Amino acid sequence: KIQRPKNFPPGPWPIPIFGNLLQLNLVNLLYDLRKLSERYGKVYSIYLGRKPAVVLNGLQAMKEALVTQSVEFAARPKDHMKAFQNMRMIRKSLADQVSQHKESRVPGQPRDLIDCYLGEMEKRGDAGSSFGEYQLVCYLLDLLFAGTDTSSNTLLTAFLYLMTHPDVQERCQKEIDEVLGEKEQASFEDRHRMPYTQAMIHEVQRVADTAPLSLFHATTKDTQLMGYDIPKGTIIIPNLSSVLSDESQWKFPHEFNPSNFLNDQGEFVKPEAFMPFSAGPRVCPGEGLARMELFLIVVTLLRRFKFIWPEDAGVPDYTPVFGLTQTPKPYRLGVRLRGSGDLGP
Ligand code: HEM
Repeated sequence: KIQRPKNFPPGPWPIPIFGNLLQLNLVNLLYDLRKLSERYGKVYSIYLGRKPAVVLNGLQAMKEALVTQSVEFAARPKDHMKAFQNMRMIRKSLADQVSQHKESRVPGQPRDLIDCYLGEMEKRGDAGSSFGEYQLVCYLLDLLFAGTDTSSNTLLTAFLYLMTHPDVQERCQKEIDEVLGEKEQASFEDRHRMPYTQAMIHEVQRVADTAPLSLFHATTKDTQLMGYDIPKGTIIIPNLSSVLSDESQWKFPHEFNPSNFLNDQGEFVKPEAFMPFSAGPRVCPGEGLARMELFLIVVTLLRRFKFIWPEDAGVPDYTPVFGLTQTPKPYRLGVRLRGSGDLGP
């Protein structure tokens, strides 16, 4: 029988061996987690098999744990480590890629990131350089796992909403045309003069809810949260999804509306509850890169193309497919070059 620690956050009663796993629908986990929060409060517990986990919901609990008590809540669960061990196999295949690139590359004519890095490595030589093959494989691993799915799923969400909200799309295009004028390419700095487009991209990230349960954390020592005792090593599940749609924090929590990020003067503002990258010292280290990618890709494409929901595509389904990262259901995308018949230049 599973013994709940004293003064541990409340939660559904666990059964031997399985804990609460059989009571949770893993296909629609966010719904079940929301229902449990309505019943047990913003901080509650579930058992993943025999392992106790504490689920954090809403802005207040999230801030208190991940920011105010960041040191106590900064570890990663041990099984998270197991996943890293499995990476060895993938690491080997990436190392093979690097070897193949070394054999086939033509200096001065890089085909991709690996070629560029190898070129730079050669240029710098060995003495005191932080460039190295092992380092390159580490970068590739990080980019592959953490940076690809997250950014591409967010972009898929962006175009789904832009196609089905032509008014929002046109307003962004108007702003982009005005700000960029004859300039050849957009730069990340241009965002400061594009409050509406900035608001749209942030709103996309809010509704995309790309990493709904963040990465699990674990407590580094016995600690307390909102009146409960939480022992060292407890798994912490930050339900970021609950913050991104927290009804007490957003003007329009359940609709796609860039006004969530605009004040009365039409200026861009970022509410505290915007935390798709999590918060505190363990916040996503790729946030800067991801924000740059999202801005440059969306602005560059919107400047040149109009995105159209195909007439025969029926009613759009915005419900994402749940997973470690969420993604929209597959959809068809109509694209037309912007020009004489359409808006803008
Ligand atoms: C829209 C895009 C992205 C979203 C929504 C996102 C979200 C997240 C979240 C929620 C976490 C967990 C933070 C925590 O534990 O509290 C995380 C971790 C991480 N992200 Fe991202 N991320 C994105 C893009 C990227 C990119 C582009 C990279 C790198 C190229 C990246 C690299 C990482 C890494 C390496 C970690 C783990 C860090 C650690 O273990 O402490 N992410 N990300």
